[in-house]
Amino acid sequence: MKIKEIKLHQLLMTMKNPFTTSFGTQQKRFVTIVEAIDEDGLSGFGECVSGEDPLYSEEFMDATLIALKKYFGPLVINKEISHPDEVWEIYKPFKRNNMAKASIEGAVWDLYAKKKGITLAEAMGGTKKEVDVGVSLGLEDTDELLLERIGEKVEEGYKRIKVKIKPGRDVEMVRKIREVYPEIPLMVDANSAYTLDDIDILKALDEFNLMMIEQPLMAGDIIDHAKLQKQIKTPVCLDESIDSYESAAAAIELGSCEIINVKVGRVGGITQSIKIHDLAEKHNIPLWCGGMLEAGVGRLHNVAITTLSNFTLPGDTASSSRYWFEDIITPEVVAENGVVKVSEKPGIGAEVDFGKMEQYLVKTETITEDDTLDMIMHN
Ligand SMILES: O=C(O)CCC(=O)C1=CC=C[C@@H](O)[C@@H]1C(=O)O
Ligand SMILES: [Mg+2]
Repeated sequence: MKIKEIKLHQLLMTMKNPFTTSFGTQQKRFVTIVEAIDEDGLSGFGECVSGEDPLYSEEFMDATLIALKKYFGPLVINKEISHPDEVWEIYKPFKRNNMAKASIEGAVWDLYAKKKGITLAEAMGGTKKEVDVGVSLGLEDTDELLLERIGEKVEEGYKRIKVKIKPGRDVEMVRKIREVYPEIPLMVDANSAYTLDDIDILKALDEFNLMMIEQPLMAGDIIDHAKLQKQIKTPVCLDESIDSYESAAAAIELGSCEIINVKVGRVGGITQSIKIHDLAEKHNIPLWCGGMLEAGVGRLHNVAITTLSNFTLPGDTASSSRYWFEDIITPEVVAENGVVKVSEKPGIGAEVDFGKMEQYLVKTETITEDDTLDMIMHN
């Protein structure tokens, strides 16, 4: 296949509720939907998951858009691509910018699956027909409010509850949750808010039978996480520290975690996610698919990757309606009793609904063959 044109549909969406982590609160989400159009006029879709500001990782949407227009779009236009794995090879000399790379690569995977008449899940080698999902809850102003939110989600049947923690909102907050819900599958995510100086707090969390503690220490770190894992019973799950196949391999070798949260955008795309999947499976490290507050396109990509065999823990792929008054796909993603059925339609398995998207659209920019690679260095 040959990509002739790439459209960057830039949306400004507002979530139903604000989402608070240890690094901040957000309700608005800048979402870029990447549409890759081939020589037959067929479209594949990807979603860019960069944050608005470089707080979760170094990537942010303004910079990502420049990277897409200047490098990653022109690099694939008019190239003969026989399999989406080739996109990673094309991008290889260009360092990081993983979420930018993954958004175009994801669109190429969708296009590839649609051209073959298979589902995106099948194109990746996934076999599950349905996937288990959990829900990620932000910090609330009071523990009572958080308990209310948890109650709603338990009632809706989500298979695990993840709550955000930060210094001052940790041990006692989790104790209160456990008093009310002693048995629910519960985990915490610190988004890098602690250091090894906080070892007593992290050890104290062992008492609550948590499924895991996600990214307690600095983003990128694997050394201190390895030291931590030796001192606590709760499995450490790495999120921000796993930004490549190589970092996953190093973390597994050092014993820095017992679980990995795979976010396709964070690791540079589907090809890299599958490589990490296969490695983790070999080492008995279970995976789950983390969310980035995606709109429908990214959500469906997440459902597809979760069909791979070693995604054995419930992911963040909650219902569209958990985030949005109206999602941009038809039909929306619906979790019933914590289970999402994988669509049998080709590609991502739902229509990108341009009518619905219109209400959020800020602008669409098109990359064509007239946009050549804009580089100072050449080789
Ligand atoms: O529901 C989701 O999409 C997951 C939400 C979530 O936990 C996160 C979204 C975006 C950045 C982070 O705060 C984060 C995470 O750390 O997993
Ligand atoms: Mg996380």
